[in-house]
Amino acid sequence: MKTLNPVESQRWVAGMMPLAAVDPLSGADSLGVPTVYWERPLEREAAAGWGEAAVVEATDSAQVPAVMAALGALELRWLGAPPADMPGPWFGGLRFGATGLPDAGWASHGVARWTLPEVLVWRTASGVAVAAFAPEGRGGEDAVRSRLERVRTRFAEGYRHARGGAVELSSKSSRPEFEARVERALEAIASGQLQKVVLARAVDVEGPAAFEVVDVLARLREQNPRCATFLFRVPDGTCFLGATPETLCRVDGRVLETEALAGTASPQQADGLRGVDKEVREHEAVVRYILATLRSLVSDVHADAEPRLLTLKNVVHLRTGIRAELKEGVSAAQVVGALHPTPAVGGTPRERALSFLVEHEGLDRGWYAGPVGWMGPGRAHLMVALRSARVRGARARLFVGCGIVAGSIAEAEWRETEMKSLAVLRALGGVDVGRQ
Ligand SMILES: C=C(O[C@@H]1C=C(C(=O)O)C=C[C@H]1O)C(=O)O
Repeated sequence: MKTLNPVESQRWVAGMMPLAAVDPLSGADSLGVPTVYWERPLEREAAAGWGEAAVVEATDSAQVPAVMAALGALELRWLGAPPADMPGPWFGGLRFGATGLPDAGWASHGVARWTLPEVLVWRTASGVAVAAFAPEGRGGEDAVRSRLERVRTRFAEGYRHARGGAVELSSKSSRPEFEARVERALEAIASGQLQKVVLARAVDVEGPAAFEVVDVLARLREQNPRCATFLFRVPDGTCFLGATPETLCRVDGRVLETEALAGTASPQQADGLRGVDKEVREHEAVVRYILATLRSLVSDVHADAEPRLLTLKNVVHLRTGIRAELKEGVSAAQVVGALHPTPAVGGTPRERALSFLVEHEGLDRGWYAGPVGWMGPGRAHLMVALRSARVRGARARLFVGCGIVAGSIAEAEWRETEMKSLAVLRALGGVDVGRQ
């Protein structure tokens, strides 16, 4: 495990103040592209962080539990009363898992990477607030005050709409290769080795000039109000961003919320979705897994009796909401460790499906389909990083996947991943997506 900007025993001083602003993203005009961004428009939850007061990284997967535990050990001394509704203050995520084909483009995001920003601006119940963080010790309080002041005097007051017109994107992805992988998965299912496996593919996109990340975020949140729009930018400029509909877990004290999100149709076919046997089986595999996995961690659990439809701009999903009470002492980090990866992004049986992916998917998912979000004392929200892309300069690598079960048809699965790619493609600015 690596802690950047380490301080003796991880002690921090923090301060906060209200800000005359309506939109955390509007700070990008004076402070530049945020280091981290998080917004769930329908919940009126939004947060943007700039700078890195501290970063905790895992360089191999064995370190992930220690990293997650380190986040919980953060000691913050507030100058004045602590805010009640601040998300974070740690923002970050984890890789999906092992890969058979490492991609150097993911190196700087690491196996796990969590950032305590120098300044965090978030939407409160009554407006917008800013917090600043600095290491405890000589000059710490002054650093907090001057960071708050710098933000207060420079923060734009309006709403940050997306700017710029459509740009032409070129994109590349191999359909025959993906369909051959689906056939291979169907063979493994027919032989009884697997019941379900979620296969993903990459779409490589290039724009005419470097992508304007703030405009991409502005479009993602405007076009996907039911999703969480997120950004995690590392110092070499590589960004991982997207707008995902799937919560892995939200923890507030002992209250846990999670969901099964699996089974997909186009908006035109939404009405029949609950009657499509293949989609229902795909969905039920996820519900069963979550309930079985939570059993040892919760004292009381309640799942919706029937899946409902979650209607997004380009696709409709089956969703079963699950709420539970955590047993005394169970942390959000333990819940993440137990649940991820669910069969919504891995498969069943879990270990065999994951080995199948390492061997046959031919892709380094990196942070795609991994847990991303925020963690703080007693509270956390982790989403599954779907409908996402790694963006650097004028190039982006999008990731899309779909669940394969007995009865899946390769061509239909290809179309499903095409629909899923639209959320990010549109946000990157492409209306005419020229295929190569
Ligand atoms: C894997 C993805 O989505 C997942 C797979 C789904 C499915 O196969 O029906 C639906 C929602 C997600 O759980 C993706 O968007 O890349």
